[in-house]
Amino acid sequence: MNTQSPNGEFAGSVGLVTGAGRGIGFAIVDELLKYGACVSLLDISEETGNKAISELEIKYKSSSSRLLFIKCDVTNKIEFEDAFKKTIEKFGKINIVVNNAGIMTKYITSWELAIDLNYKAVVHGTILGLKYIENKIDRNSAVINVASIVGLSNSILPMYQSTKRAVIEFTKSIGCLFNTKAHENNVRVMAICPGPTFDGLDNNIDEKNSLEHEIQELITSGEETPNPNRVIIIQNSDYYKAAFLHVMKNGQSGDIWIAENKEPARLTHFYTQY
Ligand SMILES: NC(=O)C1=CN([C@@H]2O[C@H](COP(=O)(O)OP(=O)(O)OC[C@H]3O[C@@H](n4cnc5c(N)ncnc54)[C@H](O)[C@@H]3O)[C@@H](O)[C@H]2O)C=CC1
Ligand SMILES: CCCCC/C=C\C=C\C(=O)C/C=C\C/C=C\CCCC(=O)O
Repeated sequence: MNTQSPNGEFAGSVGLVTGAGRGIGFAIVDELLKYGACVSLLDISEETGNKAISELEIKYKSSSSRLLFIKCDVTNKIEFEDAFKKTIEKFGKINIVVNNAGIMTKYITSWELAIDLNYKAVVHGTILGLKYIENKIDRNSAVINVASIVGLSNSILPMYQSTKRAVIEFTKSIGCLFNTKAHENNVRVMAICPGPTFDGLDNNIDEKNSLEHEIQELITSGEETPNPNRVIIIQNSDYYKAAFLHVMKNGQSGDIWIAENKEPARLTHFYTQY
């Protein structure tokens, strides 16, 4: 049975990934499996989750013993904590939590869902991570919160931007040295801010160009003095995978990383400006 990858950097690790049925969440699960971890995929959609599981079972041949799908709405606090318990029941522990599930909303559409899913569920997932991850120094243990470059910029998406900015501020603060010392917490809490990341667009150049154009407009509309050199390129989730791996290996608690424009992950630096 193929339960270990050849080099297995994550062999012995157990990951729990939210919104894992497709997109960035699915890519993270793929990466964790590739390097030997056991993984729980949480998704609100049973159909999406089952499709993901089938695809991964084919790719990793008989790796079903390393995979668990849990239908879970992460905005439901009881369901979310149950998913942690089910994961520990199956795999014995959890040491990597990826709070990825989120929705992109324009203007103020679905504003309450944006707060509940993009922010409150990430806070809850972090609290559960700190509760259930064994509190010892282990470079493979971490809570990773998926934010967005929009959370760092002056875009014009009131709900999406503010919830992502909130995730960034929460992660910086809960992961900072003061809090990790005060609360004797050895688990790293970090965030990664992806730029636009979509699979399957390389063969659909018109759609890709039109999305890039729309995004470029968003960027310039949000800036008082737009930076003429700011260009956003749509990347595929392989670039996010590389960033995830880099952050897992090199990241420090409280770090906020950027993964955009097909570039290697880079650390964000914050300066006090008032
Ligand atoms: N795709 C992109 O360009 C970027 C995405 N992000 C962030 O990355 C994360 C993932 O984005 P995508 O891969 O694009 O998302 P997606 O929309 O492709 O997939 C999201 C998954 O989450 C699931 N989901 C939705 N609500 C849920 C809930 N209440 N509980 C559990 N699962 C739920 C969906 O069923 C779906 O399978 C989000 O937080 C998004 O804001 C950030 C920057 C760029
Ligand atoms: C305009 C519609 C974009 C649809 C994209 C769907 C989901 C995207 C989620 C993101 O988090 C997208 C990330 C970045 C692109 C959007 C704006 C970039 C603004 C960045 C800047 O001001 O520098």
